[in-house]
Amino acid sequence: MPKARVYELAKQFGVDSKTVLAKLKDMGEFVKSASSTVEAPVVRKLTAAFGSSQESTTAPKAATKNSEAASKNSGSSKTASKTTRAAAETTKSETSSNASEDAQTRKSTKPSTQAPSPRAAVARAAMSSVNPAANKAAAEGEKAATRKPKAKPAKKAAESNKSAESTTTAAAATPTQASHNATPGIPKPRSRANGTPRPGNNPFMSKQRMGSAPTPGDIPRPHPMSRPGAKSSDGAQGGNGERRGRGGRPGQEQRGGNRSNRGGRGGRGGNAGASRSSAPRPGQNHSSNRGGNNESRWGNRPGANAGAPAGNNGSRGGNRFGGGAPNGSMPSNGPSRGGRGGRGGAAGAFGRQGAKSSKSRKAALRNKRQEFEELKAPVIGGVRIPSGNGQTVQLPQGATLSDLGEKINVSAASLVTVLFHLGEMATATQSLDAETFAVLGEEIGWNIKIVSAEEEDKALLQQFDINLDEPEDEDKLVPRPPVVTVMGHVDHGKTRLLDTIRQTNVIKSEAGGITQRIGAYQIHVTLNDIDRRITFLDTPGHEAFTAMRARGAELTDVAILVVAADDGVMPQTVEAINHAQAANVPVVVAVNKIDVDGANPEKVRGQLTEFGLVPEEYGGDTMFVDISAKQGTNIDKLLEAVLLTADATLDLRANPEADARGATVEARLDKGRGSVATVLVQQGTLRVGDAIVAGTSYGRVRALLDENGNNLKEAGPSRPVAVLGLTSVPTAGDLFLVAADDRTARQIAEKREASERAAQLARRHKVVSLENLKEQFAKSEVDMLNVIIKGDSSGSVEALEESLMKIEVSDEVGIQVIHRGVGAITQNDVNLATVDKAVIIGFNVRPSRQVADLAEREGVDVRYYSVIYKAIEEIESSLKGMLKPEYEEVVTSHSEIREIFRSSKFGNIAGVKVDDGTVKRGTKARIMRDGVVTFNDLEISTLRRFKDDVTEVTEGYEAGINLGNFNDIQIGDIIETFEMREIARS
Ligand SMILES: Nc1nc2c(ncn2[C@@H]2O[C@H](COP(=O)(O)OP(=O)(O)OP(=O)(O)O)[C@@H](O)[C@H]2O)c(=O)[nH]1
Repeated sequence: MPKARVYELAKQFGVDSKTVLAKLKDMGEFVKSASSTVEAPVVRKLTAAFGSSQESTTAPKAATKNSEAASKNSGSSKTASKTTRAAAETTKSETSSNASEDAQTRKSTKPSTQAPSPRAAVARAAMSSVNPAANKAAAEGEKAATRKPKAKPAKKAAESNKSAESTTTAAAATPTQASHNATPGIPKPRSRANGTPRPGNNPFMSKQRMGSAPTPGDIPRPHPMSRPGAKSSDGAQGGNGERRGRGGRPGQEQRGGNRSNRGGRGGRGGNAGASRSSAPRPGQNHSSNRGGNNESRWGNRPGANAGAPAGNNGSRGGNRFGGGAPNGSMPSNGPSRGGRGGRGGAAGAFGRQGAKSSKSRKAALRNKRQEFEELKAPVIGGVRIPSGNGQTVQLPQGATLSDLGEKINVSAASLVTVLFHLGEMATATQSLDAETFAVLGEEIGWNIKIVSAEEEDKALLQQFDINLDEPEDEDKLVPRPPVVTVMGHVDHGKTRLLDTIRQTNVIKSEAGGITQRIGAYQIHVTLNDIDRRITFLDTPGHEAFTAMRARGAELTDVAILVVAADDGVMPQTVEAINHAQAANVPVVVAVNKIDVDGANPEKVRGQLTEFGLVPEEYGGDTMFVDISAKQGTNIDKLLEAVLLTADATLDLRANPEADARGATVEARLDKGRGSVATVLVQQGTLRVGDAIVAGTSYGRVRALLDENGNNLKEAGPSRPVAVLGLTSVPTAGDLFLVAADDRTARQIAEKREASERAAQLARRHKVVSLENLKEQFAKSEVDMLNVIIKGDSSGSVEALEESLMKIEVSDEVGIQVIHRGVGAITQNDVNLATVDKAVIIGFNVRPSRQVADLAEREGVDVRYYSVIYKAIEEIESSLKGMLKPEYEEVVTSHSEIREIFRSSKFGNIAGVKVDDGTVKRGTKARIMRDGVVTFNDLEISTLRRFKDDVTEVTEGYEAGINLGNFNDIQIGDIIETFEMREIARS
């Protein structure tokens, strides 16, 4: 067992390590540092040296504290629980955690009379250092000592056998006791001569002694009882008594043990105080009697200490059982809680008694407690539930009745019954929505609060010391480029404008042009001879804008509203204005297509005035620029207007020195590079090597690429950059941040994933309402079309999801996207679809053969699309019950490319082996790479077996396939052939 370390001893003595080191030096002991260990004899010496000096100074404070604790219920509950925890901590580890510090401090400031003096602690320490046994007991004892010096120690001692660490926390046996109780072979702590207040005051002390009956001989570990006894010397007679009783060894001890158990309860009763005595349960009465008996016989038991301490215990109990529910002790339940607290102590007795590990006993005890409480509780729907007092209990999204039960200490089964009584049916492990919890909470007297995803995430990040709300350091803020989104009505020229801006930039930029689309790009503009930059989000349309916002990614600083001068304000123009205004984003109007005949820019100005966009020339504050995206007219003016608007209305500054944060603009899976996520840095500087987490993806930045494909070492505020190195593909709009290290990043991602899963479950399972149960069942097959979307990029998945959600069919029928993701259709997707009776939509992706087989076996409907509107059309029709396709696509073969032959005459010829089906010349084909449809709309132009042209090749044979002009094939690609077959109309 561990030896005591200097700093631990220092804590026990209530002095600093230096003082102890100095003392050791004085004593002629050579000790190097505060973390050096000290041998038991030296500990004893130290104890002798410090013990006496401490005691006198600390006593008064403690007394005050104690009485305070006793007088305030809630206050005491806090104190008590804290202490309890502290004690527990101490038991667990001998490290200098705050908790143990707390405990130590308290210990050192105990009430003078009975309070264990610091010496007691020291004695304990001494003892324990010699004598490993006393862990728990010790710890517990300590707790007890702190709160109520007497009883607890005893209890704890009883439990003590388990522990191991004891050095610092050993039960607070006063020297005397220790000496008395010490089992043979255990070096005795110094004698009580110090005048430590002791249990001796306790009229029942002798009994306690009795408790300390010799433990079976030479077992070199301190008797748990003895420990307690020791502790009790701290003034917790009861404690001693009890312990002893328990400690009681075999024979009579056994009985003692029982007693103490009872006592334990009695204690509880005691704690519970009056309430207990009035408890309707025989057991209860019993226990109170016992309490009496106990007292006389066993001294103050933990419970016995009850009185004021009961408050403490009670609160502790509340805390313990309240399971973290705020306001642990409820007035109405107060007594019973108190009881619990007492019981907490009593648990020691129980634990000890059987010599069995205390877990099962604790559980049994808990059940009994619950039973008891429920007896007193109001009856709802046939079950008794202890009613809350309107306290708030927080649950995460997707929480279940079980979760609630744990928090408010009520059995989940009872909650199920109550909910049933309220007309809702749910199982204990079924996720419920906020509304259901609200109704339930009202019924049982709790204010059940479902914490929003953002709040939950913030709290989660706070666990990792990341505070999203931390105010920026003003001094470090530097200007950053504005981030611009282009919005407007269909066909008004958004894409063309973005292209033109990009091209203009190609000419102007030294980098040599934008070579790849990463979802965002940055351009240079010279304004007043100063080189300025603007970041464009390359996804036009307000849908993209709102999708981002929905995820909390407020990326856009300025919106360019494109309005075609020949068409004027149209519905989506208005929508775009609304979105921009809702997000408080200033708007610059690009009146486009001024080159077209009949263009009427003035009309557009007039129309927009009605929507609050008043042109500057009309005295408003919105800049209008007449442009032609097609001809490149006034593009520079438009860009200037963006900068001027940003300068005039926004304070665009960010701290480049902070840890990088921002949002994911787009993400996809790249064959060679894995996950490629374009992120926009909003604050700080993102660097290669940073550990980052984006939504539920995490990883270490392997490379940063700009829109020109150049490698960057870092990316500052407003810089869009493609990030390589994430282990999975994040979702567009996911916020990203740099974590302290890889592990933190992974943990954040994993925790998010877990809560997302829970939230998803919550969304999926709808509680059935009894009122219209029948109807719901009747139509349960058709009331909701569950959909799983898998696509080749997060953008396409999002677009598809959004479009699907917009389909309106009727009140009875709806669509629910239960899962979405980027990449091939996996076994998991099929499993999910099986469970939830969902249809899988593969957008430019395919399952592997095994997965396709599984889907077929399970009867899962998997549909493949490469054009969004097709998917929408088909699903809409199917929802309307009008889907009667005349043709359906039938896959006829899969062949893997094993070799590529280059022919100057025919181009590339794929040397394949037909894996399944039959390849026929002339059939339609597509290329799949890594489960993703990479090329569609191809045709088997020539088909050969060796040198011969053939019309078909069947499964298992090799063949040479030529796809006409298409040559972009790779080894490992799968050529899938398919035919459109007419199907019978139903
Ligand atoms: N004459 C003329 N035609 C333009 C101009 N800008 C765009 N167009 C044309 O208008 C049509 C629609 O332009 P897009 O850029 O695709 O419009 P959009 O707003 O992106 O359309 P959606 O993506 O469908 O929302 C295309 O044929 C463009 O060539 C312009 O300034 N002058």
